[in-house]
Amino acid sequence: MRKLFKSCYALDQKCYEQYGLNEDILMEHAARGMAEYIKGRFEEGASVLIVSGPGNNGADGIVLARQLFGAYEVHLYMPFGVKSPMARLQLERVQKLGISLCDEPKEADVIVDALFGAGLNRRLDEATQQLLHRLNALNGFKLACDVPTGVGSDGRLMPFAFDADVTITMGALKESLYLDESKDMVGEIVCTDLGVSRERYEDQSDTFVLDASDLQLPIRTAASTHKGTFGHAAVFCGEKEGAGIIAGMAASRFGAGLTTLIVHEKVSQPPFLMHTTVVPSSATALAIGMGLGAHFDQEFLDKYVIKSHLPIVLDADAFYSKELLGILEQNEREVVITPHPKEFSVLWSQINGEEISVDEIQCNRFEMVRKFNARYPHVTLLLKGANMLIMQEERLYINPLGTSVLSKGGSGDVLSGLIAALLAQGYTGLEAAIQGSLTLTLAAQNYKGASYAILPTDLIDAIQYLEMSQK
Ligand SMILES: NC(=O)C1=CN([C@@H]2O[C@H](COP(=O)(O)OP(=O)(O)OC[C@H]3O[C@@H](n4cnc5c(N)ncnc54)[C@H](O)[C@@H]3O)[C@@H](O)[C@H]2O)[C@@H](O)CC1
Ligand SMILES: Nc1ncnc2c1ncn2[C@@H]1O[C@H](COP(=O)(O)OP(=O)(O)O)[C@@H](O)[C@H]1O
Repeated sequence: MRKLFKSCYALDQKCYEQYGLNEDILMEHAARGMAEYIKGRFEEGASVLIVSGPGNNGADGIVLARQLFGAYEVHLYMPFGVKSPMARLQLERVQKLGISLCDEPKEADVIVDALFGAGLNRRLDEATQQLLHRLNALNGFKLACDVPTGVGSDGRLMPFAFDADVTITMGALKESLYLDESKDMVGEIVCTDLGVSRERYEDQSDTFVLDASDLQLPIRTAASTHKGTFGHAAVFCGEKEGAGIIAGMAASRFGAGLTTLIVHEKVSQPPFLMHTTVVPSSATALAIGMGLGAHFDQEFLDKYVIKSHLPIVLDADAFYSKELLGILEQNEREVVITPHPKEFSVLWSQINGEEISVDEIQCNRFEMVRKFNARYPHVTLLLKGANMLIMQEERLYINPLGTSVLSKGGSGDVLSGLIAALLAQGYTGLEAAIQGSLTLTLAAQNYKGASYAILPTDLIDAIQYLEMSQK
């Protein structure tokens, strides 16, 4: 798990004021981070085109040119000249070294984008957009310095960006690199230090990026156990019974000792799942909403869901029910909600009476999750998307490990089942959401079939091998 920051400005200031460093030192290290990455992947003599802008992002690029010059074939292109004092100083230095500027961008083994970084404060003009189109059309390996040009400080594209294979980001990870909109642009994200260790550079943060190493599976260690030791997940099956069945299968696969489908009428469930028309007294967690429709009457929901004290996952159709959303007010209960952006828009309108479009939510994912959390801090919200956001009690976690393999009906039902299984086994809502989400995304990464071919049952099957892939 790594810390995430909205901006690194205050962290740079700490380096100057507390540690006695200066911009020159930080920049030297920023460039060293990029140089080391290039040296690790490309033989000496490879060609490197560095496109530098007028500010300090450009200055990082100029320093990189100096550090690589001699060992690599360096081409430095500076279409907008220099503006910042550091960029001017760095340019004077490379000129003394004998590096001359080239007139236009040209094909190279490595293309480095150091046009604009954290200082981008307005939409790119036509000339810059055209330049980016040219750079993106080049075949070389694409490396972005700090933040790909065109990704704004909130992660939105202005209006599009350098299409990086890797972003070497300076000092600490930034939120802008983790908005869904920028996910295709940033490529792999590598953080380099700026002359002090990451621990000393970073401050306190309430926002974290999850890693595969954060996965903690419900591995069974005790020997004297029985099925009751591992909880009982009760999954509601609604009008579209398949959704509940998928969630139930995932719950059973993820270790719930017993899983029961709560049904209105007989469903064709797999033999290892039980079904009843009432919630069993031994149930230890509930999951409701997947394919629910208007299947159960209000009296039934009131008795078995709303008045229950069991930990609960709310998904899908649950967000259309004002009565079920009353559960958000239940402070003493473990409540996990897993809306995708459209469902979040419905939820928001139900709880606030405020209409907010899916696009607005997607552009402001961090802000929306924080706003929800301010009102319901005890509820664990998992906002689905290319990067899932999970928040409870002012702590926000990002899971960037998902892939487009998951963009298929049923993936979310699997997730609800995974979370229900962990709640049934006694995990807190936050732990269940984090571990369920990690499990879903790592199972998807382990899937060996074609990117378009996965079925929810493949995901459920892949879960059984995660323990081995962890070793
Ligand atoms: N302490 C520091 O200042 C450090 C800075 N570093 C580097 O410096 C970068 C930040 O430098 P700056 O603050 O100078 O910012 P940038 O170099 O990202 O851009 C600032 C310049 O671009 C102009 N600009 C902004 N948006 C524009 C647009 N859409 N079209 C045209 N011009 C635009 C601004 O007016 C300004 O002149 C970081 O991303 C990082 O790469 C690192 O070297 C680490 C230390
Ligand atoms: N491109 C993607 N990258 C990463 N994760 C994705 C992507 N597309 C979908 N997912 C994940 O897959 C799941 C889909 O959930 P959802 O849309 O509710 O599916 P359903 O309701 O059909 O089961 C979510 O957890 C989401 O974060």
